[in-house]
Amino acid sequence: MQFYGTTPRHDLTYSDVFLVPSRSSVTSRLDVSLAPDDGTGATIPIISANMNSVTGKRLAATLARRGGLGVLPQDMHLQDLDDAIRWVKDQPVAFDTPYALAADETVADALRHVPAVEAHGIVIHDADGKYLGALSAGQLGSALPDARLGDLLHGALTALDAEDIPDGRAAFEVMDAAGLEFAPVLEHGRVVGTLSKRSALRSTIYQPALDAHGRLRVAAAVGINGDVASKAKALAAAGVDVLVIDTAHGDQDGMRQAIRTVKSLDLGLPIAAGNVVTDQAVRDLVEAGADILKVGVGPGAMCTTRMMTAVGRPQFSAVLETSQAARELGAHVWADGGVRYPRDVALALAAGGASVMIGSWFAGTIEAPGLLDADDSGALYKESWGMASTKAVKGRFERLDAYELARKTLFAEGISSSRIYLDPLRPSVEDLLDMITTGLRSSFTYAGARSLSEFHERALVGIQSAAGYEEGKALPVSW
Ligand SMILES: NC(=O)C1=CN([C@@H]2O[C@H](COP(=O)(O)OP(=O)(O)OC[C@H]3O[C@@H](n4cnc5c(N)ncnc54)[C@H](OP(=O)(O)O)[C@@H]3O)[C@@H](O)[C@H]2O)C=CC1
Ligand SMILES: Nc1nc2c(ncn2[C@@H]2O[C@H](COP(=O)(O)O)[C@@H](O)[C@H]2O)c(=O)[nH]1
Ligand SMILES: [K+]
Repeated sequence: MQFYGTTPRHDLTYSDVFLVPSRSSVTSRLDVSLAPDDGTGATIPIISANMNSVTGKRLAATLARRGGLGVLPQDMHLQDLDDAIRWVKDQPVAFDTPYALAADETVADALRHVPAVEAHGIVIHDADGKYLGALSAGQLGSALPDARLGDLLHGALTALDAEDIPDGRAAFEVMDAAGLEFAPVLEHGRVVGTLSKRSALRSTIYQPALDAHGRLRVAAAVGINGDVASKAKALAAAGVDVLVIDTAHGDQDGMRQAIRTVKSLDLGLPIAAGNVVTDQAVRDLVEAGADILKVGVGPGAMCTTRMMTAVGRPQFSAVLETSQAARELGAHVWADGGVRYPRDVALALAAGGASVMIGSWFAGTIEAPGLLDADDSGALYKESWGMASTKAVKGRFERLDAYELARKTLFAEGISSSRIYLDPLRPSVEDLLDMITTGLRSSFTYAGARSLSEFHERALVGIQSAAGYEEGKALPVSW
């Protein structure tokens, strides 16, 4: 990356900078590879944050199916983490994971999982788990909220046979011809997934992130306290693909020790560690054994660290400096936090990031953990909270005695409760991925880059005024 015009004397964040178009020989946005080179096996540079309100098993599986990577949070109990990793490994690669509900559940129950929008739906089973039928989310939207799902089965959808849809294009064409937006996929009468026309199309564009056994990849986080070695070994035994060692202040002795401990286990898994924002911290953590540095202190949407402590660093400069240091050492950077628009992802990659970690933006999606709620106007949202908030600290240390717990909660550096609204046009994390990756493909071609390494090399970054940033926004109404 090079600065256009002058090299700045102060730190910059994403809104301070823009990408300058360069001469390009890339003739199509589909000729671009977005694959990161950080050894994680991801095929798009998008990672979901290890936050309880962001990455659960369903979001992790959905992301991996499209080539990204979900990091399950360290606050989950070990048994739940083990279950979640094994569950992700069990999910279909070519089809979507069904929302399965029992026949005696109601329409209102189903609508807490899946909103009444096109391209989504549920499958219904009896008490023994036998498949009874499927309904589109649109059908749910027009039924009475207290109707039992089993009573709506007379209008159940046509199912697809897995044998009839050898690939995404065939599936799209079969569904298009049958006028289906959503359908269950059966194999010998058993549900093996669901499909929408949109997901059939996606499967022809994205490459899933798969392990050596052809199963979806997933990462998980550990903190720096407690028995780090046992936890890391247990996660590896469950089949985790990447280990993330995470604490607020990654540039501390406790972190270096935790990395050495995990490294010495020789689990054969990439180790990501953070969070840090300086080249010195990168050197120290790589020396301890980290392969990937998680970079960002204070940019997160749920994060109050900068206002509480004044500590942090504007994120664009943090990613730029740490990526340069990491590259010299053969390590990589994940740019973590502060991403609100596709442009921020492009700029994080231009600064040298191998991948970009997104938290709160993904919290407002169908696939994020937790059920959907509606506000007084009917707008749908999910609750989100920071991992250093009083709420998260209370959950993390629930087993401590009351005095120790009270001491820990004194140090909150995050928001305990916020509503993240679903974008009515993009309610699924996959809709957000489409938006981000199409933006990225276009950014790459504006820079004349066919790959992430070419983008790192060729990106030309200018510095803009607040008015320059404002000018870039679209105008929703006339002036
Ligand atoms: N990226 C960011 O800007 C930030 C992210 N977070 C996220 O919140 C989650 C919780 O992290 P964390 O609070 O580190 O909890 P952890 O449970 O991981 O423990 C932190 C450990 O580090 C010690 N420590 C020393 N200095 C600090 C410091 N300045 N801040 C926090 N701990 C310190 C703590 O000791 P003691 O309690 O005795 O001080 C404790 O032993 C993580 O997911 C983290 O990524 C949190 C803040 C900032
Ligand atoms: N200081 C805090 N940082 C937090 C907290 N919870 C999460 N985080 C960090 O934010 C990113 C995600 O950023 P986002 O802008 O995409 O939401 C996450 O990965 C953490 O590094 C918190 O309570 N305090
Ligand atoms: K912030």
